[in-house]
Amino acid sequence: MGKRRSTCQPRGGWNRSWQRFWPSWLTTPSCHPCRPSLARLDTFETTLGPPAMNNPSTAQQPLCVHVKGLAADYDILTGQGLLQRGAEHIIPHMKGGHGVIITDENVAPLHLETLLESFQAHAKAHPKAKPVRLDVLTVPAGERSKSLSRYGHVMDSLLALGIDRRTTILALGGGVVGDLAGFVAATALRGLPFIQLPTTLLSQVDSSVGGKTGLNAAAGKNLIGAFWQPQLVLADSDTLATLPERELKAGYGEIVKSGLAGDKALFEWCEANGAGVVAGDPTLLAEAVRRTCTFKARIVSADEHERNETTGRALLNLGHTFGHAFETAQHHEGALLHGEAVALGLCQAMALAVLRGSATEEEKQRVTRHLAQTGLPTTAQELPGDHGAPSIEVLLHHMTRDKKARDGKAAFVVPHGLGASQLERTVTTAEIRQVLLATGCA
Ligand SMILES: NC(=O)c1ccc[n+]([C@@H]2O[C@H](COP(=O)([O-])OP(=O)(O)OC[C@H]3O[C@@H](n4cnc5c(N)ncnc54)[C@H](O)[C@@H]3O)[C@@H](O)[C@H]2O)c1
Ligand SMILES: O=C(O)C(=O)C[C@@H](O)[C@H](O)[C@H](O)COP(=O)(O)O
Ligand SMILES: [Zn+2]
Repeated sequence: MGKRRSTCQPRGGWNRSWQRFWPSWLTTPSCHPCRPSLARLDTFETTLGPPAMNNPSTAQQPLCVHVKGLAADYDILTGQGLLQRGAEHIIPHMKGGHGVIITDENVAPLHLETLLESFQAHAKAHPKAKPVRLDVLTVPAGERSKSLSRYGHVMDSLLALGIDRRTTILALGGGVVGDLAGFVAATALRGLPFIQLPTTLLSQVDSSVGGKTGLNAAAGKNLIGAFWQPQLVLADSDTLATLPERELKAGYGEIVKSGLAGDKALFEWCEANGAGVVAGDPTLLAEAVRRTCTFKARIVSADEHERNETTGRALLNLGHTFGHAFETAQHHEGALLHGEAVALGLCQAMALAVLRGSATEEEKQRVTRHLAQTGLPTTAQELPGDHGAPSIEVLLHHMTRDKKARDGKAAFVVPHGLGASQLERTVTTAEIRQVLLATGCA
């Protein structure tokens, strides 16, 4: 396993660190120095050729999960070395000879070179192939990049590249990059081909799959967005080796969510293996990604656009009416990670279920104990951030703005035991208050 970083802060100045990532094979790139208001842009050229999937020296077969739906019909490939062989997987999905990689300033120095070098290797192996031009737009790391202003900067930079409808957008990064780049892909020229290259545990098990893309608004989390399915998800497990431990744990929160929402065997697997997953065991991480993607692919394939009112895709929102309210109360600044907010939200959803008689106190304690053991917050007092726990009134307000709300009334995915759940619209304000009080809010 590679060296795990304890912080997400980029190391060194941008220009200095970036120069290391201009491999000698690149044709002279036109690099624009980082401008504060624009996404960073770099341009590379390589060649477009046939896939090298059958080359025995490079073909370590990845695991494949398929997503099916109306607009969705694509593979999720998971395994090691996928970025290293990125071009051979990506090129067959590129309609034209132009791709734009959208990434962030933490991920670029760690994993961009590997991806770019795969195009170089591919070009060398197919010297007569049509050239591929790759541009790179780099955004600041963190939740703040899921904003209308950052979207505007990225869109301006993208349009300035002279894109056309065959330009492929490649999201290299976590859920923030994926949601932002996906929304850019959905809206630029009314829709561009899109490929997800997730590099966090959260994005490999959840956000890269299913086509939800979007931005945060002052009024709430992900309130601006579109369903826009990728053509391919390439989840390289090697990238998880550089992920900070806190981010790994946050991603684990979504795995537990998936188990509780609709896959009891996954929840039980988590109880048995969660400690190893959050410790970064590569075999367990790979198994967690495979199991969770299989579950999500099934749910999304059956209800791609979240139309099923009670038992469809909405179940993936378990813990999110609570969690999103906490994130919104912290103004989406990223002090509280999404997966941490979800973990607290799961405890609150279990408390709500006990109150409404659909889960037992023992089941609630089982979930809370497991999340606490894996280092995730289970009460509002444990939440990171300078603002302290938000007030109950503020949280109640944000819950009524959630996308699932109707006529100003919040909706909640309520667990029914462990491994089953249902969207419910009859939860009273008194019940929510009681749950918030019991989990450390005032
Ligand atoms: N679209 C969906 O279905 C969906 C599902 C779940 C969550 N989300 C969204 O995803 C976002 C959270 O995603 P996230 O947890 O991936 O956060 P993120 O994208 O902010 O990534 C977390 C941090 O890790 C860094 N990072 C990424 N990959 C790395 C690597 N391999 N090594 C080292 N550092 C790395 C990033 O720069 C960032 O600082 C939230 O905005 C959430 O709303 C969307
Ligand atoms: O894919 C889905 O559907 C989910 O609900 C997955 C969630 O983990 C994710 O956080 C999603 O963005 C939340 O749903 P939203 O519709 O409120 O954005
Ligand atoms: Zn989520």
